[in-house]
Amino acid sequence: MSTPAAEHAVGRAEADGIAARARGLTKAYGSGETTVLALDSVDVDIMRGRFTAVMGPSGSGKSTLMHCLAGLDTVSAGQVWLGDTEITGLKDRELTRLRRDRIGFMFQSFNLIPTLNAAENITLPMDIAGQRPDQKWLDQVIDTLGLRDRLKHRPAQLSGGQQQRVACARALASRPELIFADEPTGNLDSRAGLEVLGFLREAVDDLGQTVVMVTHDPGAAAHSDLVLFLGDGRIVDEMERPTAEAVLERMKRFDTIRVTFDGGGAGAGGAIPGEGSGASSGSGAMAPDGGSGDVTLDKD
Ligand SMILES: Nc1ncnc2c1ncn2[C@@H]1O[C@H](COP(=O)(O)OP(=O)(O)OP(=O)(O)O)[C@@H](O)[C@H]1O
Repeated sequence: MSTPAAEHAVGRAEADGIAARARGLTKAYGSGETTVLALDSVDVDIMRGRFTAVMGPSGSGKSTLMHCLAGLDTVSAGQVWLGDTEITGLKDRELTRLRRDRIGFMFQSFNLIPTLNAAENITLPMDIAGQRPDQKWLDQVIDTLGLRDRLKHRPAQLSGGQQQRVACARALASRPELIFADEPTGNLDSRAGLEVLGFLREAVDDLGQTVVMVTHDPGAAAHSDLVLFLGDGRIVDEMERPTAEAVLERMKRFDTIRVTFDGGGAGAGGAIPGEGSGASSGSGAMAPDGGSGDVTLDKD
């Protein structure tokens, strides 16, 4: 099920400007008649220093894409690179180390440790990995996120928005090449949600980070540079410099297609009639799930 691009690609991707890349990325769950094709030959490039949002109907493969790009899940076919390292085929131990060193995760459930204060939560993944934080960078992150006067507070003493900021700081602390954010505003009221989106935007604009965010919210997607639209396991569209209105309009087309053709769900398995082939010329990708603390706390 791989594409010609996947067949021709060898070991290393041209890393220049590209934080993550997939070619012919295919993921099937189950076997026989119960097989679900969650991703169907996806080609995608996530550009460095950009904020990419991933949208699509429920079941379109957003989480699966994120997990495969982040090396949290195996692929059925195709190749994935983080920078110039092909991660498909890496052994678990190598993958764990690579994730720990090069990726930051932000999940809807913040995964903060209740007994640790904010400062300790922020540096925990690095502490576990035996890495010393770059204090100058850490200070910059803490100040950018407005957490300076909250560092001694435990999660229960922080508001939801502040907790999410701590989770954001934790994802940024090791200066990862790539940050995956899964519905990072999902549990927040609109003001706190806007704050977090603003911080992710600043992480890209002011700190030069690369962010990929899965969201269902057109307003959140409007904070990105590029929106990738997934439909039935394929990238069917993309939008540069999105506005909430334009994203909403595009999302409505998924509903129209579903009603017109079968009235059913958008579960993976078939292509959306009249939509693209799944080959994206643009950047980025990935998706959600509830992610668990072990992701953040990867040990070698
Ligand atoms: N572990 C699994 N076993 C079997 N099928 C799965 C598994 N994980 C996902 N799927 C299926 O793969 C397809 C894509 O799922 P995925 O979670 O990636 O979609 P999504 O776009 O993130 O959905 P949502 O917006 O609802 O979170 C769905 O049809 C889903 O049912």
